[in-house]
Amino acid sequence: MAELVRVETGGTHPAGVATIRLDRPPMNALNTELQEQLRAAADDVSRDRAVRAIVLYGGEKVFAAGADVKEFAGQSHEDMLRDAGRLSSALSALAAVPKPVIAAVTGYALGGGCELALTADFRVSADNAKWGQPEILLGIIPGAGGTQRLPRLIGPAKAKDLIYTGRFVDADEALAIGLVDAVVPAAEVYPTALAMAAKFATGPALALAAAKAAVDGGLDGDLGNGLRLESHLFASLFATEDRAVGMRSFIEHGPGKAVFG
Ligand SMILES: CCCCCCCCCCCCC[C@H](O)CC(=O)SCCNC(=O)CCNC(=O)[C@H](O)C(C)(C)COP(=O)(O)OP(=O)(O)OC[C@H]1O[C@@H](n2cnc3c(N)ncnc32)[C@H](O)[C@@H]1OP(=O)(O)O
Repeated sequence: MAELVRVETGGTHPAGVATIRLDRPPMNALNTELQEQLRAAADDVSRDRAVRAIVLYGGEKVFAAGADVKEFAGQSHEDMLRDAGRLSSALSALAAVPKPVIAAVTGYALGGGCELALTADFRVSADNAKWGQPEILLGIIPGAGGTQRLPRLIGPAKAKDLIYTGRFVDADEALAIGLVDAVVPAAEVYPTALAMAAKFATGPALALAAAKAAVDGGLDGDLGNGLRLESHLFASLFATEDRAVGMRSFIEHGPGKAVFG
């Protein structure tokens, strides 16, 4: 079986940082095998306590040009009735990784590729990258969370613009509409994402996991439910060693000096 997805740690990686690297030239088209390997990689980095932050990366040329249209073209309505939920739940597994995830995007993030990047907490884009949800040009709609995560990130009007038209947006527009968080020269995308991940990797792991759960979990409910979720998670952290370390450090050394295990 070809290795289409690799989890990379150690070597030149900053401590506590893992890279989930897609490797299916020429466009990292997301076929079924890659999707399953990506799900396995998400499980691996979730379980590995040595991994504190993750970079999602497709390589120097492209992030992902979407689902494998050549594989898709051969699938029937019945196939998709069976598989559509699998695709969406697979990406939700990635979105639920209880650690900071940064998508490092070069070349293209289109269709399922954009949806994959939307599962991350942050997106670093190459200045020459193109983003979009061109499914409408194929007579379909985004089917791996794009109609749900995109409006939550950039608002319904801009999300409808991208989904209704299928147009590509360049990095500058993606930054302006809030789709991406940083735009850098292509050669700096991966180092920038690694540096962001390295900072998170030194933070309090349980508090970072709680922060992600509170923000993401609160998005789906009303304010009351979100506040109750926040209160529960806030209180739970008072039982952690990180909380003791953080507050003791503040008292003894002042703000921002804590070193978390
Ligand atoms: C935790 C577990 C996670 C599990 C992962 C699950 C992920 C979800 C995956 C399924 C998602 C389904 C729902 C999704 O919303 C549906 C889609 O994504 S539909 C596809 C959307 N994408 C597109 O429409 C883009 C299509 N491609 C292009 O527009 C262009 O190729 C390009 C990207 C703009 C590049 O153009 P060029 O530079 O001119 O290059 P070429 O066009 O010549 O392409 C080179 C080569 O690559 C092949 N290719 C490109 N894109 C795809 C693709 N999406 N699928 C298959 N193959 C693709 C192209 O055919 C060429 O091949 P060659 O001719 O050289 O053999």
